[in-house]
Amino acid sequence: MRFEERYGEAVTDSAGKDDYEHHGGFPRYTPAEVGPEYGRLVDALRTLQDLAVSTAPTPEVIEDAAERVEALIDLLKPFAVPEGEQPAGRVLSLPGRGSLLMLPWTVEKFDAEGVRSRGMFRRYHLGGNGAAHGGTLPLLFDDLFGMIQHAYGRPISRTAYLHINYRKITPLDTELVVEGSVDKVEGRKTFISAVLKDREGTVLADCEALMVQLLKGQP
Ligand SMILES: CCCCCCCC/C=C\CCCCCCCC(=O)SCCNC(=O)CCNC(=O)[C@H](O)C(C)(C)COP(=O)(O)OP(=O)(O)OC[C@H]1O[C@@H](n2cnc3c(N)ncnc32)[C@H](O)[C@@H]1OP(=O)(O)O
Repeated sequence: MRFEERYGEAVTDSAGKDDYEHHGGFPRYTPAEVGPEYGRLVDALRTLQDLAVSTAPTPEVIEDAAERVEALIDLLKPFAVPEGEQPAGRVLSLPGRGSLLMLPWTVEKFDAEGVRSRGMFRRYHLGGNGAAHGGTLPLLFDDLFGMIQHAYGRPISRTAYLHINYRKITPLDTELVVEGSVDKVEGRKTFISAVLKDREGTVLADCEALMVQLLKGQP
């Protein structure tokens, strides 16, 4: 089943019928319906992020850019909404579900057997000497693990620990694939692992984590 069908169905169907209290104090997340202009905006903002960390403009251009960004802030500010109501993070068809925080990766497999996602680290994610920043890999894995436990049918859980082995340098601007699955479930505990590889199948990093099901009312 396609990610959007499975994911959307899982989230919306259970959201209506479930006693959501046993998902802790989490808001109810539903997929967002947006037009193509939303993907266009997120894509442009990602490119802006890349440029913000990779350009050295003249003072005049910096001033001009600051004014334009401030104008954009003024434009968007009146539309602030509470958590769960913004499209960001809830547009299943967009890279990173349309959230600028998430890596711009696209899910291509999403079921109880596991989740696989494909994408690139970009200039925005640079650590040093052409490699992805080490802190961006836990973000990739942690978000993947949230999806894995959800696809497996586990209730809302939080990461108790996440262990990464950095095996090789993770390059920028290179298509990579990450895939993981649930290893075992013990009561509230879900143990999950995943591997990040390049197109040749070389392992760049592997990761295992414990996610603990939230108790009633737990944040
Ligand atoms: C349509 C739109 C789509 C929407 C999007 C959907 C996405 C996918 C689906 C869903 C979305 C939501 C998904 C969220 C995912 C977020 C993931 C994160 O990054 S969360 C942030 C980082 N993590 C924290 O901030 C946790 C902070 N820590 C805690 O809150 C607690 O420590 C917690 C809940 C993890 C455990 O605390 P306790 O008091 O409830 O439970 P205790 O008794 O300590 O532990 C339970 C068992 O786990 C073991 N345990 C706990 N921590 C451990 C550790 N660090 N190492 C080993 N064992 C540990 C314990 O030993 C115990 O095991 P024994 O039952 O005795 O066998």
